[in-house]
Order: sequence, then structure tokens, then C-alpha cells
Amino acid sequence: MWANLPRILTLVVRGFVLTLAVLTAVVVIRTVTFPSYQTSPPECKTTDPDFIPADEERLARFTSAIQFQTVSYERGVGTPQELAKFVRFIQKSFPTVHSSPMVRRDVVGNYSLLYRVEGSDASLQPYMLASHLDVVPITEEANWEAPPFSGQLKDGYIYGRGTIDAKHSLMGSLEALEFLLSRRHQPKRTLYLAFGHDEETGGHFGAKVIGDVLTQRGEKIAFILDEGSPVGDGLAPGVSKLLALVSVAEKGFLQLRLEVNEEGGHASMPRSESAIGILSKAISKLEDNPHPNMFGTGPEARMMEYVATEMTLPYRILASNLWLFSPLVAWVYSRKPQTNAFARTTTALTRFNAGVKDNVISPEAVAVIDHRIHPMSSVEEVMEFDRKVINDPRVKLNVINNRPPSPTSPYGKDSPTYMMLQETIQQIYPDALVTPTFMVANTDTRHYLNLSSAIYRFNPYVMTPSDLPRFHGVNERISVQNYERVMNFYYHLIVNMDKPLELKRHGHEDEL
Ligand SMILES: CCCCCCCC/C=C\CCCCCCCC(=O)N[C@@H](CC(N)=O)C(=O)O
Ligand SMILES: [Zn+2]
Ligand SMILES: [Zn+2]
Repeated sequence: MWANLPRILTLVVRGFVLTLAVLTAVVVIRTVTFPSYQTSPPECKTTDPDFIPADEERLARFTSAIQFQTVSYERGVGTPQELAKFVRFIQKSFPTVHSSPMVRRDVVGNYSLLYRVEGSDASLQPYMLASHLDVVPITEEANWEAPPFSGQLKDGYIYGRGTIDAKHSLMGSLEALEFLLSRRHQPKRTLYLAFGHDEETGGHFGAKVIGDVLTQRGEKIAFILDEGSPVGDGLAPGVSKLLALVSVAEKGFLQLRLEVNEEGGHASMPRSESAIGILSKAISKLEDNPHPNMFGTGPEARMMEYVATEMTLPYRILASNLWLFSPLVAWVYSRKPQTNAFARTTTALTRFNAGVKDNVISPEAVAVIDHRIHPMSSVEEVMEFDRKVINDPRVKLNVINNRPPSPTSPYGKDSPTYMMLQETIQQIYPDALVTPTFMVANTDTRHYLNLSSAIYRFNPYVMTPSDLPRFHGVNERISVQNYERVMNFYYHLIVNMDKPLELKRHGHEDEL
């Protein structure tokens, strides 16, 4: 036996070296032969004479739109008077849209707006552009560089709540339509514009009703585009070019109310555990035990593949070989909040309430957890995980609201609508890469799922990592350049949608 040891060791080392050599060869071959999913940009139309400039008049309209304080606070609790004023302002601001015989406008659920622009070819399925009228409340008002409802222009940026979420797309799409109709252009394909008034609190009285109206009309929509992920500048690790993130799916959500009820009493005679202490431990366990890293199991893996050939070398090797490096990429993604959101179901503690007086032991403690569910997980799985982690029957888990992750819409060369979107994005951003991904937050599209199987969530503006905290945060703003891109994106999209949407597969063409 001992005599054979050197031979055995040699064989083991040889086996190890051989395996390493084979793995290295496979990794190298895959890296250099990995297919590119990017197509060259079409002729850029933004230099055409029919480009929409962000001139004084349009900027003034956008500024005014920001000044309406259309805040949504809680489900069913909004700002009806401001909404009504904003609706009147929209009507006055886009006279051609509102007087055109081609346009039918319905006010739905009191304040939401649904426009139908009649196309000349009734055989083509309509499509829909969506946004919303409402905004979230202001936080830390003192820290804003310009008053949050001013729409003030400062150093090339328009400041205010709603500038990126989402009055940019509401006003931008209406500007595009006004521009188009004032040139007496009738689209071939019927187009809907749908603007809910309570998206920020779930869309139960706005988008939900719009969805119901369209369902009752028996409408089937070729594709829907709502607010969503942006064109990232430095957002994705290893990608130096601009990266247009088209969300083809959306995370689900589960909002849970955690409640502990224990005996209260006089603060001078406390028991060893209190309602507050028990709930704190539960919360702490949830924060210490994140939901499993699922990176590589959903549409986020496609995102890596779509940009693999364009990444800097170390990332290119990783992205071309997810079969081997998925756990490593998963770890890289889990290190920052904005990428971690792509890797797993997230857990956000959003409320914590207990106690009424300094010397009274509170009999009750309540917390709210907002989970955003990874596309490959489910509401049930998340509940089960939380119960196991908390492992304390004194902590009651009540579901406030939930929705499973959305289905994934078609993307890539086999999807004519996705390709039309990609082409339009490239007209505005000729150097950008375009990739499918999923939306880490939620949108009104949750109410439109039965209207179309092709639902995309995309914001046609550029965002850097330092811009992300501006969503629902302090100093929300959009650059004039970005707002101009938004208007022209919608304009190009409407023009492009007049071209046939063709499925070019197996030598035959089908039109939607
Ligand atoms: C590897 C790529 C990294 C990319 C990183 C970041 C991409 C960030 C993408 C999107 C952020 C934009 C978030 C906008 C959210 C707008 C929608 C919204 O606010 N929804 C609310 C409404 C609701 N009631 O559901 C929400 O809470 O989700
Ligand atoms: Zn929004
Ligand atoms: Zn929002």
C-alpha cells in the first residue's frame, strides 16, 4: 500500500490537472464563441426634421404637470381635487389630442384616463402605452435642492416629485401624440393610452377599472408598454456601454403584517420578554436570513447572456459560462441592493409600531414586511420560509396583500413586438445594448395581464447608480436631455408601430 502511494498521488494530481485543463478549455471556447444577441442599430431618426425638441413651451407644460400635487397615500386615500385639476390641465394642454375625431377619451374610475386613437387599419390589433397620474408623498423636504412640487429647472435638470415616476411618460407620450396628430397623421394601428390615478397604492381604483373596461370591450392588445426599468449607465457590473433594460416580467409581492400580543402592564415590573422584544427578534431573524439566492434561474440569467459579448473580460468569462460560474455571479450580485434585487426575493421592513407611553409595557407590537418575490419563487414559498425563520408561534403573520410574479413576455428575435421595441430604443440610443430583464418593483400592468401576453416595462431615460435613490426619494429629477429622449422615444414608437409586426420564422410570415 505505502509503496503504491506515490503512484496513487501522481494519478490524483494528473486527474485534477486534466479536469482543470478540460474545464479551462470549455470556458475559453465558450467565451470566444458565445453568440451575440445584439443587433446593429437602425438608421437613427433623431436627426430627422420631425424630431420633437424640448423647447420652452414643452418644458413649461412639463413643469406645470409636476406642480399638481397628485399624491397617493394609502389604498383609496389620494388627492381627488388635485387629480381633477391635473385632468383638466391635461385636456387644456393637448388641444389636438382632445379635439381630434380619431380620439376617444374616457375618464375611468373618476380620474384615470383612457384614450383610444383610432387606427386606419381595423384588422391590426391595438397596442397600449401606460403610465400614471399619481405620485408618492414627499420625504425630507428640507433636503431637496428645489421645492419638490416646483418643477424648477436647475443646471439642466427639472426637479420634482413625478419627474421620473412617472409624469415623464404620461406627458412624453401625450406630447408625441399631439405632435403626430397636429401633422395630420393617422396611425394605421389603433393605440390606447392608459393613465391610472392610484398606481402608487396598487391601482385598485384606476388601472384595475381600465383593465375591466377593456376586458368588457373584448379588447386584445398586441403589446403593452408601461413604466419600468431604465437605460442603465454603470448600473450593471462589467458593462461599460449604456444598457437598455427591458423588463419582460415583474416580481410578485407579499406584504405581511407581523403582530405580537402579550401581557402589558407597569414598566416597574416587566416580564422577561415583551411584545416589542419578541417582534424585534423575529424581525432581526428575517433580516439576518435573506431568502435564497436564485440568481440564474429566471430572466436575469438571459440578461447576462444578452450582454456577455460586450462585457469587460473577467465578466465576459463569467457571463459566457454561467453553467460553471452562476454561484460566483450570484455572490457578486448579492453585494449591492440594486443588483441583489435581481438575485432573490427581497425583504424590506417598512413599518414598526408599538407602545403608547414611556412607563407602560406595550401589550402589542406590529410590523409590516414588504417582500418582492423573485420570478421563480411564489407567495407560498415566501410565507413558508418566513415562518421557518421566525420559528415562534407568538408572532402572527397576516397577509395584507399579495400577487404572484408575472408571467414572462416573449423576447428576442422570435418576438416581433420586443424587436420593435429594441429597434425604437436603438433609434434614440444608437450605442446602447438592449437586454431583457425583470422589473424589481411593481407596476399597473398587474391589472392588464389578461389583455396581452406581450407586456413590457421600460423607461426611456438614462439612470446612473446615484440616480436610483431618487425614485420615491429626495431630489427626484430628470435632465432636459432625458425628457427630450422620452418624448422622441414615444414618437418613434408610434411611427414604428405603423410597420407590420412580422414573425419571420421557418420561412413564413404571420402578422399580428
Ligand atoms: C444588473 C442590472 C442592474 C440594474 C439595476 C437597477 C435597475 C433599477 C430598475 C428599476 C428601478 C425603478 C423603479 C421604479 C419603480 C416604479 C414603479 C413603482 O414605484 N411601483 C410601486 C407601486 C406599487 N404600488 O406597487 C412599487 O412599490 O413597486
Ligand atoms: Zn410609477
Ligand atoms: Zn412609484
